[in-house]
Amino acid sequence: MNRGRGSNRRDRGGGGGGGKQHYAAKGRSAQPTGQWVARGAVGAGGHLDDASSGSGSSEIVRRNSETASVDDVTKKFDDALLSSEYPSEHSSESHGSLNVPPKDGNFKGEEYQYYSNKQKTTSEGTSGETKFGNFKGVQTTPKTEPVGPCYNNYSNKLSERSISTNSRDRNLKNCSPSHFIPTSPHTVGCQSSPEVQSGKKTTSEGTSGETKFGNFKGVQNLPKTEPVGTCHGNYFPSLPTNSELSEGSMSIKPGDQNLKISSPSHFIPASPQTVGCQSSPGVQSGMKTTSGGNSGVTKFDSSCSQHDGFSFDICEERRSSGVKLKTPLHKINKAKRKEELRMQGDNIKVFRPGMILLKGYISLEDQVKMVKLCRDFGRGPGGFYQPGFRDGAKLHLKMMCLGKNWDPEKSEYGDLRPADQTKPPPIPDEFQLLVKGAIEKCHQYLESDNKVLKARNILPPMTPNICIINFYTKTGKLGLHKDKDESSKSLNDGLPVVSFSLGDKAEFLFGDERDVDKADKIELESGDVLIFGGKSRHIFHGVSNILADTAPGYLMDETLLKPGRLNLTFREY
Ligand SMILES: O=C(O)CCC(=O)C(=O)O
Ligand SMILES: [Fe+2]
Repeated sequence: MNRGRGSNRRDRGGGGGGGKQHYAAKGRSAQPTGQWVARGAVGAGGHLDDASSGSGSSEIVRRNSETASVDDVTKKFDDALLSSEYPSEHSSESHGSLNVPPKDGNFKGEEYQYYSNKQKTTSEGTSGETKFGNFKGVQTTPKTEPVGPCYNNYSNKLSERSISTNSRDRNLKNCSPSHFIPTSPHTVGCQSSPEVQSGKKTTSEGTSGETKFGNFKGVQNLPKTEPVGTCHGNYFPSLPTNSELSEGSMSIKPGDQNLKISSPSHFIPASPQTVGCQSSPGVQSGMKTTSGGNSGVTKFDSSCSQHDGFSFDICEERRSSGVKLKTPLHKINKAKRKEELRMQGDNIKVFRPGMILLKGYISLEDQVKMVKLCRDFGRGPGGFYQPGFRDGAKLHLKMMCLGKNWDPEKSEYGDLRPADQTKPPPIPDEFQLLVKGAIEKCHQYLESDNKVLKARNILPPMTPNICIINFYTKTGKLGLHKDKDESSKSLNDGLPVVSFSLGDKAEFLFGDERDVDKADKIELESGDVLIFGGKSRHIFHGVSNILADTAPGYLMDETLLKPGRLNLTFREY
């Protein structure tokens, strides 16, 4: 398979990345970059309780802890750039929902026009005059090849996104002490992408459209599933428990095979067709695909959870009382008010050409459904585990994939997860619809008032056949990296990565270099959708910090999501 590059490894982690110290404010004087453009006050993403109601993402944080309020940035934006180009309001009619009706994405013409909202020129950028109105902005083109001293200094087969502390790395300039681990020198081609259902189906079951909160857009009931069979406890009691594997708590020395939980010998291989709890051989349990057929929604016997290091449960089993409490009315009302506010506010921010944030795009009800779906997936075959690199170093998160498996050891995609031979569940139609809706929302926004003529040239459309789901605890993080293990065509075409955030807020870094000091920082909160495609497809990005206890209370109440953040990134191979 033509990979288009010598190495198609996924460039995660990264120099200056995952180590906590690298995310701390460096105390340098604030740089007058001013390169962001934010639009309007941002409504809170539906936070219900006091703990989460603080900022409501009302500020944008720049590197070096320089903080600019949205209002400041917006003012700059409005005054200097876009006062006439942007509409005064952005309706929320295409607000994301699990039952977003698919539109046909009919894009006309091929003319390539773009606008720039970025005022900074980088040395490596390709400057381009904007074609619209008063724009003085210069568009930059991030490098698409691996850059950064770490990459060059250490190895051309480096893999990042690791938490291990390897003394050998300490000398690396600009590197986190721990972020580079040699990976396999060989590349194995990915198999062809599975067919992706286009996502037009809605479930026939349930009472779709009903919401608890007046203004919520339609909410689709999830396909009903039924638990089947039983599961018998922990089959591998000698393996580390999930809590022992929790991020940051585990020190694994390179080459220490005994500590590698991903050793194939620890796991019962499951055939791709196998359904059921893998922890107990011979016991098929927990799953039955929905009668709807395509969504891939499965339900598991709860006793199957957390049995073998490959099905980490992102939710609590139940409250200690064993009784699920109903969300109190005042919380529901607060959620409703916040939702209304959010829907009224401007909720789209363009950071760069092709990099767009849809604030609070996913309704709370849909967030609840997504978490529940992810939980169910996560406890079955191909479920959540703590990924690691070849030498045993672990990432600071739990991960699972949908559609195709991403293998951090080889930095490549495949149809099965090598460690346990499980096949990732398919991407549910509901997720496909949300992704499609989000991209279309961006296109509508970009084309509204003729800001751009052909939005698809700024942000190419994409039909995901891969989703990587990360679960970060409050100590979770992800070093600066590029997503570059998708096909060379996908990468060259700039097919976007569409990233959904659920649960606690995260500090998200991005920039043109693998250097946290030069990276910009934004907060992503529950319900936000961040898209980076086109010229922004190859940005370095990472998660520096999870902001504990900032998830919407309603979401936590309804799902019993463990403290932390769930992130889903959709891509087309
Ligand atoms: O968690 C996030 O926001 C980013 C995740 C990411 O970059 C990835 O999975 O490649
Ligand atoms: Fe990424």
